[in-house]
Amino acid sequence: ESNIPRYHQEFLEEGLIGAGEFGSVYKCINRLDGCVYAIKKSLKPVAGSVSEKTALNEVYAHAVLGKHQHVVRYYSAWAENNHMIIQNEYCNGGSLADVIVRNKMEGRSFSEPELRQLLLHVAEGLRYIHSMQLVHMDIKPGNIFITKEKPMHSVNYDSADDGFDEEETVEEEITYKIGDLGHVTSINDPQVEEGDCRYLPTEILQENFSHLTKADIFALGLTVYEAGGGGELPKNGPVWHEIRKGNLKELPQYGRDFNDLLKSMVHPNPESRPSALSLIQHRVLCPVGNK
Ligand SMILES: Cn1cc(CCO)c2c3c(c(-c4ccccc4Cl)cc21)C(=O)NC3=O
Repeated sequence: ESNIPRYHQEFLEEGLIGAGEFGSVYKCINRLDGCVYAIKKSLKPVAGSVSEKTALNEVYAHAVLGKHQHVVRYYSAWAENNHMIIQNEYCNGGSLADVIVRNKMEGRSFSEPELRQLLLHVAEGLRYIHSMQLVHMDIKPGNIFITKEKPMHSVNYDSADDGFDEEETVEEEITYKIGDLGHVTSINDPQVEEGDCRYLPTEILQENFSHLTKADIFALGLTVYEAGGGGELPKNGPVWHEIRKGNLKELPQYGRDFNDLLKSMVHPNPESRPSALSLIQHRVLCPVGNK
């Protein structure tokens, strides 16, 4: 562990953006490059403990999962005055969990095209993670972060006015990114640390790790279902078991095909759930296919 106080030397701390038993996350500006980063500070785990494995898992996973537009980017990690510190890409749009809470308060919900975009982005991120022979194992709204970008200001030449007229309203581009790689493990040598039980499929509870990629698909299905207004997911009890039997409530504001796709993602048999790749190619998600 270095005893040089790198954190305060290299970063200006703007504010706390999250806190939990995992540690605290701050929005920071790097004094050198002027860019904003999300930095998580957690107590340095006891050497050899499970939490040390998780902490190292997270850094190993980020190191392997270099750059992908649907996976939160990792920049650096170090130990400092008894803390583990990880510096990640800052996503300026909050998490999907924040959006679900706000939608509930405002009585709003995702349109079907918006829900399809969410499903497609996260499926793209999962396809990449699975292609690296890794699985995430904690997909849920709180671990999906949002980046909102206004496209570079485009002015177009409008001959009618003989001059440049500015675009009136420029829609923000939304990108969903998979974050929190603390539960990532290898498909081939799985050391499964169970994720949030609200999104956990039965086979994982039964320690059947033969189709780990489909556990991510199951969790993604429930994540999209919740974003679509399916309501708060239970941690246990009769409704928890109903869902694990494949009985998902219809989401009336979305089409039959979309509801059927979500049902297939939470199928009790992991082999019957679509892979991330087949999701991306699914006609319900391919905008072209919908014409
Ligand atoms: C609570 N919280 C809020 C945010 C900002 C969303 O607008 C956030 C981020 C991250 C993380 C994060 C999660 C897990 C591990 C490390 C980090 Cl930095 C946590 C975040 C992260 O890696 N990138 C973030 O933007």
